[in-house]
Parts: sequence; C-alpha cells; structure tokens
Amino acid sequence: MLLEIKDLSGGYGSKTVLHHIDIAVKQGELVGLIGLNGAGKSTTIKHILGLLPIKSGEILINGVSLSDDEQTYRKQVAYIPEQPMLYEQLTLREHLRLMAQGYAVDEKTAQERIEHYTKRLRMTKQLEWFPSVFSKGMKQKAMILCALITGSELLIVDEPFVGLDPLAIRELLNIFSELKTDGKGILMSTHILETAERHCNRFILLHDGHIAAEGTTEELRKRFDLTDSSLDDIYVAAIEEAEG
Ligand SMILES: Nc1ncnc2c1ncn2[C@@H]1O[C@H](COP(=O)(O)OP(=O)(O)OP(=O)(O)O)[C@@H](O)[C@H]1O
Repeated sequence: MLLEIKDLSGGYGSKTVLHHIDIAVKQGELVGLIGLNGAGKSTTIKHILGLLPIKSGEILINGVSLSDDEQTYRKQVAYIPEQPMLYEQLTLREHLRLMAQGYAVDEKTAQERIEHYTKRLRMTKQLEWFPSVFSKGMKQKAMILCALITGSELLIVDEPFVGLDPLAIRELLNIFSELKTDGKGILMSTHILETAERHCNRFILLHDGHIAAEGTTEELRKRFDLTDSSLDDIYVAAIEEAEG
C-alpha cells in the first residue's frame, strides 16, 4: 500500500479535528478527498506532510512512518498546495533545480523533467522569470511543476484546478492519468465534484473530522440508494445522513 492512514486522530494543539480516520491510496490510484469547508481535508494533508504532530494512530508511506525514517518518508511524497509558495528571489528554473536537489533527483533526469513538464504546462518561456511577474495561474503551474520534478511516488494535491485555464486543467488531468499508469498514487482534495467524478478512482468523504462515506461512484450510489445520481447528489445525501 502506498499511503496508509490508520486510526488517525489529530488537529491543532489541544483541539482535535480528525477522529479515528482510515485512508488508503494504492499505487495507480487517484483518490478524491471531498467534504464541506472545515471538514478536515487540509488538516489531513498537513498530517500526511508531517506538519502537525499526530495525537494517535499512524501514517505510513510504502510502510515507512515519519518517525521510522524521516528522509525516506519525505522523499516519497510531493505536495501541490492550494496557495502558491514561491521564493521571490529565485527564477522558475532555480525553483525546479532546488526541488530536484532536495529530492536527490540526478541532473539528467531533472533536466528532462523540467523540459518535458514546462512544455506541457506552457511554461517554457517563463523558466527564467521571477515569481513576482507571474500571473495567478502561472504561480499555480509553478507549484505543480515543483511537485512533478520530484518524481515522488505519492502526490498530495490541494484544490489544483482553481486558477488554471481550461487547457492547463486538461493537461494536468492527462499528467495525473500518466502518473497513475506509472504506478504513482494521488490524493486530491477538491470541491469541483464534476471533474472529480470523471477522473478519481475512489472518493473519501470527510465530514466533521470523520469519514462519512467512501468508495467508487458506483459503490456510493448503491450505499445511498441513488441510482444514476451524480457525485453532487451523493455528496448531499451523505452530508444529510451524517448530520442525522
Ligand atoms: N491553524 C489552525 N488552528 C486551529 N484550528 C484550525 C486551524 N486550521 C484549521 N482549523 C480548524 O480545523 C477544522 C478543519 O479545517 P480544515 O482546514 O482541515 O478544513 P478543510 O476541509 O480543508 O476546509 P476547506 O474546504 O474550507 O479548505 C476547522 O474546524 C478549522 O477551524
């Protein structure tokens, strides 16, 4: 199993936000993490990235926890945040080189990936630019490129489509599909259910820090007795059930 979250409880200081959640992502899977504002999606992501201490339970990437071997754990996971975080004093190429070095990607592979992915996301021209002159979408693409350059097995993606133009969204989805074929796994948090429904293999619906439902669209339809319904309808039914 690529990512295993087992019986995780966590949150901020004394505030527990996540209650005994279990999540698994296999090689070759794109899993959608969905839920209302404040459900705990970002908190789950922060725990996977090792940015918050776990209260109980464990998180394993390829069987390794952060406390077992921090370096191995961190190298296996890359993150595309919702809010771009870029260094004003570094060009896009320098960002990508820095990421490659941090993940011990050899020079040749890094160069190939930079060329390949910047071309696909139409960012080749911007390689020597500084982030201060990037548009919002360019900043988002820069974050996506930083994650893709690492070649990590597990990609954690927070609302990747916001701010991207339709061509970039389509290309990103194509890239996700190729990564899956290569045996990588992706956990993607999103509110854009229509796109999620078309591209995710499975869904995890978080509600109030608990897992309210999970499965493929088909499994969820059966579970909520909603034949032919969209993920939107299933989502509403699941929230209604969870709120009793
Ligand atoms: N830094 C923080 N300190 C304390 N509580 C926080 C902090 N960040 C988030 N929370 C709380 O944790 C809970 C879950 O928030 P989280 O950001 O994980 O939700 P989310 O599902 O990502 O929501 P959204 O869809 O709005 O991004 C909320 O009750 C929120 O108020």
